[in-house]
Amino acid sequence: MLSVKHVNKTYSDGTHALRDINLELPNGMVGLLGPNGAGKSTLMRTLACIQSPDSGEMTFAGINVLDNPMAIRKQLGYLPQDFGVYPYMSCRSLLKHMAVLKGVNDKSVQRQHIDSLLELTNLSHVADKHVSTFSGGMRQRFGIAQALLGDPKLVIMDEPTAGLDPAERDRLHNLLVSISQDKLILLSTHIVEDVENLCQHVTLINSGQVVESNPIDKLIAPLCKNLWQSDKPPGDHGLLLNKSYHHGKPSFRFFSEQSPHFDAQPAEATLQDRYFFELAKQGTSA
Ligand SMILES: Nc1ncnc2c1ncn2[C@@H]1O[C@H](COP(=O)(O)OP(=O)(O)OP(=O)(O)O)[C@@H](O)[C@H]1O
Repeated sequence: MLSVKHVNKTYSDGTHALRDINLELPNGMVGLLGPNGAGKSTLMRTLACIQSPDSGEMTFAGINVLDNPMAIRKQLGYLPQDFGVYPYMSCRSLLKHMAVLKGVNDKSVQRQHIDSLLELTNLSHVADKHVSTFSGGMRQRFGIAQALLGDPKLVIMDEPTAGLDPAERDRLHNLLVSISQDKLILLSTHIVEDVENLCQHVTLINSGQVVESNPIDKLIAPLCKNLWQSDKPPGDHGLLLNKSYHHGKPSFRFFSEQSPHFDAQPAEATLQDRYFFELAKQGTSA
């Protein structure tokens, strides 16, 4: 269980990126959803002890994160949104180096652990290649492998599927689900479908504030029976959530407490609808 109480963060230019964040997150897969600039990366960096909040408290498994950053780092795996510069080292050597920093010192344990992570992330065949020569997708998989070093109990992943092709994305999903039993995996992504498929619990964040943090069924409950789909826009008869295309034809989804017009069909509410509902309420939807 991760507990966050009254966390605030203002950057030196005055941007108030986190505003009184309060969260209780259970073990398992947890999704963090919000539009660009909502504060997701700031929250993740703060939880990963990369930057400090201005105020507030965070505890994981009973350990105070701010008072014991070293103890938390031993339990933590972090995949940042951007790794920045990659050193001119082979994938295996870099993982060995990082394993030592994570406290995995025993040579045979280390070798087995790294071999299994290379296999899980489909990097065994390029283990001796320099990471700086990796493609975008290979770098992302390397990032995932390093985040899982030392079997962390809190895994924080900022956009883990960015740059992965569909097969690798499926592979990562299987991997995350298979390891999530005894961990808290906090996942931030713009792909709402991924969060809907993988996570039991979702935190919606916007403008640095938590909109709601709940199991998915509770999040979408307010939309049930009030969600409609049509090939025509709702006009004044509903709140337009989303216009998308199927085989080039437009499809509108909207919220209305009554049937908005004769050919609108009732639709089953999804997490994506709830996400667009929050944006539409604020007048920021597409
Ligand atoms: N180092 C920084 N200095 C000043 N402002 C920053 C800094 N980092 C982030 N911000 C600002 O803080 C706010 C939250 O940014 P953050 O990167 O946490 O959002 P995000 O939800 O991760 O966005 P995205 O989905 O686009 O990655 C934004 O207004 C951003 O411009």
